[in-house]
Amino acid sequence: MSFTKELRQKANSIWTANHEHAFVQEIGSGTLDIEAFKYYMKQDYLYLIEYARVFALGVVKANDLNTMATFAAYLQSTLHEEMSLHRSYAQRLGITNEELEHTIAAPTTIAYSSYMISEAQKGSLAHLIAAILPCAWSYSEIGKRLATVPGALEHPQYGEWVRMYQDDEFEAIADWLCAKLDELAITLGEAERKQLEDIFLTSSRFEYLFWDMSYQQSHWE
Ligand SMILES: Cc1ncc(C[n+]2csc(CCO)c2C)c(N)n1
Repeated sequence: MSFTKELRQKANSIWTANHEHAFVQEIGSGTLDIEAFKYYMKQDYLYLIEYARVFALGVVKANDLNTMATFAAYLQSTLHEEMSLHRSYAQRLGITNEELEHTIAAPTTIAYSSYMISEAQKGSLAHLIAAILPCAWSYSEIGKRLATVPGALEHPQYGEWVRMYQDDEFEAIADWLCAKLDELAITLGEAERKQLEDIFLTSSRFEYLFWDMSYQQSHWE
């Protein structure tokens, strides 16, 4: 079994909890409270700004030109495609660009994005990928599953979100990150593989906390 398939298996109970989380389920059924969705969009926008920085660090840590170019392309697509969905949603939901960029980050948003950046800075390219892989991979899985829920793709409020994450383009990003991590893991010993597993599990848990924070619309006070 490939290293990333092993990681997926070890994280299975966390990923199942993510699939079953009320926020995800209610995007699928179209019943999610719009205020929770607005909160999520604003926090996610802040998260994506930091995620984009990790792709930039991927350019710095890459060992060959192809890898550099791929991270650069993903940096570009995060800033201009994924984040433009957030901007267009926000506009429709009555959130201004100003408000999007000046939202106060909630504790989980800060913790998760700081964690990714810290692992990416401290570690090798493999550590960096282990930290961001659950984000790309779990959203692709969630998008594909929600796309099979009757009516989810056409829902006037949440359909655009489901259509975006079920797109093969996101699956391709997750697949590329998996292939890269599998390639890097071949030369690593047990201790380093265990570090990568811990990072992958931690980011998977942060994904859960992000859904939960959004469902509860958590604030500092
Ligand atoms: C909390 C949180 N986790 C994951 C994603 C999804 N995501 C983030 S970057 C990326 C790949 C390149 O755009 C994907 C799929 C999100 N939006 N918010």
